[in-house]
Amino acid sequence: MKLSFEELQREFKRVLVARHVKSDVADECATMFAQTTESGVYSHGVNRFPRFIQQLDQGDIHPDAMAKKILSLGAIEQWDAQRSIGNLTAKKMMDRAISLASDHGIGLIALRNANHWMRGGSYGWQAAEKGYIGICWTNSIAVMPPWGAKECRIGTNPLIVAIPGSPITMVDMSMSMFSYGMLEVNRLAGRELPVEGGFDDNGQLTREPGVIEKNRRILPMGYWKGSGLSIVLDMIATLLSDGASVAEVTEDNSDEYGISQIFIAIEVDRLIDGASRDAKLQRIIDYVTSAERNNPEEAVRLPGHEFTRLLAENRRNGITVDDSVWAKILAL
Ligand SMILES: NC(=O)C1=CN([C@@H]2O[C@H](COP(=O)(O)OP(=O)(O)OC[C@H]3O[C@@H](n4cnc5c(N)ncnc54)[C@H](OP(=O)(O)O)[C@@H]3O)[C@@H](O)[C@H]2O)C=CC1
Ligand SMILES: O=C(O)C(=O)C(=O)[C@H](O)[C@@H](O)CO
Repeated sequence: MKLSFEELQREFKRVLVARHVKSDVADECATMFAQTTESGVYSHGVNRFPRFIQQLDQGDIHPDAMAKKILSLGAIEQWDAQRSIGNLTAKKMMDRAISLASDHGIGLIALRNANHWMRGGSYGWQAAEKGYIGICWTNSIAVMPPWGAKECRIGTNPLIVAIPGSPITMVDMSMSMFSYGMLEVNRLAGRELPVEGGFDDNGQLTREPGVIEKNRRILPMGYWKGSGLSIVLDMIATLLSDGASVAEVTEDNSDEYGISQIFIAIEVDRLIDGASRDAKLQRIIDYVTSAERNNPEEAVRLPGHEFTRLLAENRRNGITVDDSVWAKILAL
C-alpha cells in the first residue's frame, strides 16, 4: 500500500500518545520514524516501529528521560543517555558534536546507557547537511557469530561516515553482510538475497533471508574483516563512554538496551575553500562513476547518492508500506 508522510506520522504519534508519551516528545519521535521511512530506509522506519513499541512496553526505553553530560575533555564529552528514546537522543548528541566541532575543529560525544537509534545514517546526514563530516557508530546486543564461530558473540554495530557536498556521500553499513532489517525487507518481498548472507543449519552459505533471521548465523561483512571491525568499534564505544560492551549488554540485560554510541563531527570549511572542496569531490565522483561497467544496465554509483531521488519519488507518489507491517501498527 501507499501512504503519505502525514498518515505515517499521525499513526506513529497515536501509538506513542496511547502509551502516555508526552505529546511533544511523541510528535518529534513520530516525525523521525516517518522521515526515515520517507527517505527509503523502510527497514529502520515503519518496519521497526512495532519492535520499538515492544521495547517501550517492556520498560527498556524511558520516554521521559533526558541525556545528561558526565564530563568534558576539550573536544570530547561523555554523556549518559539514561535509557531515553534512541533516535531523539542520537539527534541531540550529533548536534552537540557539531557544536564542539565549530569551536575545536572536531567534536566527539561518547554516549552510554543508550537505546537503539534506528537508522544510523540520520545522524551522519545531519552533520553533512550542516557542512561537517559526520562519523558515528553504535554497539548492540550480540546478534552475529565472530568469524569462525557458530554462536552470536558480536554486534552488527553499524558504522556511518558522511561527507558534505552536493550530493552528500554517505556509507551507512551494518558490520554484517546484511542488517537484520534488510533480511526482513527481502523476506517480506519474497526475494532471495543478491549474495550469500549467512550459513544455513548445515553450515552451507545461503541466500535465504528467513533461514538466517531464525538461526542468526549471519555473515560479517567482508568475512573476518567485518568481524574484527565490529569488535574494535565496540571496544572504542565501550571505553570512551565508560558504558556497556556487546558482552555486557548481552549477558547482563534482558534485551537490547543500555548500549554505547559514538558521534563525531569534523570541520571542513576552515580547512579547504568551498570551490576547491567541490572540485576535488567532483573529480572523485567522476573518476569512480566513469569506471567501465560490469553490467551495462547497472550504473556505478556512490553510497548515499540515491536518497535525494528516493525522497522526491516518495513525496510525489506516496510511501510504499508492507500491508502486514501496517496491519501490525494499526493494532498497537
Ligand atoms: N544496531 C543498529 O543500530 C543497526 C542499525 N542498522 C541500520 O540499518 C540500515 C541498513 O543497513 P545495511 O543493511 O547495512 O545497509 P545496506 O547493506 O543496504 O547498505 C550499506 C551501504 O552500502 C551502500 N551501497 C549499497 N549498494 C551499493 C551500490 N550498488 N553502490 C554503492 N554503494 C552501495 C549503501 O548506500 P545507499 O544507502 O546509497 O544504498 C550503504 O551506504 C542502516 O540505516 C543502519 O544504520 C543496521 C544494523 C544495526
Ligand atoms: O540488524 C539490524 O537491523 C538491527 O537494527 C539491529 O539492531 C540488530 O542487529 C538486532 O537488534 C536485530 O535483532
